[in-house]
Amino acid sequence: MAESSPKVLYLGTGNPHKVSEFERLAPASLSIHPSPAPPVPETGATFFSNAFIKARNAAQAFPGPAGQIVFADDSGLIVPALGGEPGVLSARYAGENATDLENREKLQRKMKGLPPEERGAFFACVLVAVQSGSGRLVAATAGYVFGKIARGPMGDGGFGYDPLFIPDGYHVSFGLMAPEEKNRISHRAIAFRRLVSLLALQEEGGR
Ligand SMILES: O=c1nc[nH]c2c1ncn2[C@H]1C[C@H](O)[C@@H](COP(=O)(O)OP(=O)(O)OP(=O)(O)O)O1
Ligand SMILES: [Mg+2]
Repeated sequence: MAESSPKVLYLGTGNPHKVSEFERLAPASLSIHPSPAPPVPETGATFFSNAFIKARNAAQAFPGPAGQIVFADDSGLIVPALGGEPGVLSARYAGENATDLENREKLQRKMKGLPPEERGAFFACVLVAVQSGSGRLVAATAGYVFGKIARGPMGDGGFGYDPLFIPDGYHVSFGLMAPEEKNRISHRAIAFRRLVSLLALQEEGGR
């Protein structure tokens, strides 16, 4: 059997933190190439829809040969006690161009005084992979991590809501964890491992 050449996955995102998480998650045989694409309005009602929009957008802007795999991530935090907020609007919770800090402060305001049993939350990550050029759907996966919202920020590592999220089984937030520790259990890590195995399976099965 011929040696397989290193595989490349192109990633359409404007978030450098996501890029570095995927780079650390990727097995040695796989390299992640951030694919510069102009930002696209995330108008979908679901994580899947927005991930598909972003992946297709990056696929259209793709400069290389057709038939490469381009993927995108749409993710967010869900708080059941807030009716699912901030949900798909996580990045825009405090307004269209809100910073991570403004979004975290809004979440803290909304959760002020809530008892422990109402502080449960989970992160969701949906990854959609498409073909470059055509934008045809190739694969989609999801990952979740369950935990709770801290009463105040803990640490300043990571991005987004990391300083406020304490995963189940831990006493520290994602904001206090080393990147490889977060990568062992995160929603993004789970979704990405599933994507990698799904793509590998598809390769063996056909073509
Ligand atoms: O691991 C995470 N740790 C902390 N916060 C997180 C995480 N994963 C998603 N989040 C939050 C950040 C942002 O408020 C929203 C993602 O929004 P989302 O549109 O998917 O990403 P983004 O705008 O930063 O980059 P892009 O759309 O270009 O991929 O959820
Ligand atoms: Mg976004």
